[in-house]
Amino acid sequence: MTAPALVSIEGASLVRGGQTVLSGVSLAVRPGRIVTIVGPNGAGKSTLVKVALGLLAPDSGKVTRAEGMVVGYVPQSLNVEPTLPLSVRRFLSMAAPRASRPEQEAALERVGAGHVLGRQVVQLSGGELQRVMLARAVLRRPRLLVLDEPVGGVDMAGQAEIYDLIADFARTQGTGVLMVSHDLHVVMAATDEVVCLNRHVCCAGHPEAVSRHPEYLALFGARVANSLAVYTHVHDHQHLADGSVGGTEHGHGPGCSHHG
Ligand SMILES: Nc1ncnc2c1ncn2[C@@H]1O[C@H](COP(=O)(O)OP(=O)(O)OP(=O)(O)O)[C@@H](O)[C@H]1O
Repeated sequence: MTAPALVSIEGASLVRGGQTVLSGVSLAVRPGRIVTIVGPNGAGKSTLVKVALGLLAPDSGKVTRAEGMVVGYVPQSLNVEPTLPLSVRRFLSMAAPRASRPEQEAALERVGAGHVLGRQVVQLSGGELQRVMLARAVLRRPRLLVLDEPVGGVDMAGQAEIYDLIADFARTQGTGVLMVSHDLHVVMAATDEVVCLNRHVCCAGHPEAVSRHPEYLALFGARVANSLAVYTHVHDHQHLADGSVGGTEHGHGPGCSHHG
């Protein structure tokens, strides 16, 4: 039986400044599942995240969240008043007052930012701040983790590390994850479901199926999409010298549309 959704959005539409930002958008995040929203700039990704969080109400459609659910949210950016003294320790305590200092230290260690606990938030680099914001969200022990471009400003090696951490969190804690990302290469591998958004849902489903969908190809270009298909393909068959394929048995995901 499928677990009930932590958050579910059904047919949400939203108009802002005379333009349709979201049109009939639906998605659901279940415990332990990672749903990733991809789409070009201005596609409505951040808006959709805010609708999921209840920060914005859609003009029509329905949003349902599990009752009393703790949510950890990592916004796309954070505006810290430069004159306001705010240490990382205090910043973490504000979101998770019950977390002890060793817990704070452990959370920062896990995201590769163990060295910044005593620093001021305004002194952090972009990548360090992203890591601290992830630690802060995780310290709340959320049932749902919502991440708007969680690796913005993080270096390449750090990006894979952070996605691994997010996936580990979903698998071991049963946390549902809703995230926005432009990092299609990495995300495809660490995602259960992709929602390709361009104000409406162009296509959605298993990453491999989405990467082959005509609307996805039209949005992101065949070159990028093909490299993703290769990246995510479980290549456990052999190409024989005569050009034929041997040992073609391999696992198919639920949305996998090819055969053989
Ligand atoms: N309050 C508002 N008034 C007018 N337009 C708005 C408002 N909020 C959002 N928009 C418009 O809605 C569109 C979607 O914005 P949103 O920030 O959700 O996109 P996004 O997919 O997250 O973009 P990016 O990848 O650039 O972060 C944009 O064109 C934006 O200008």
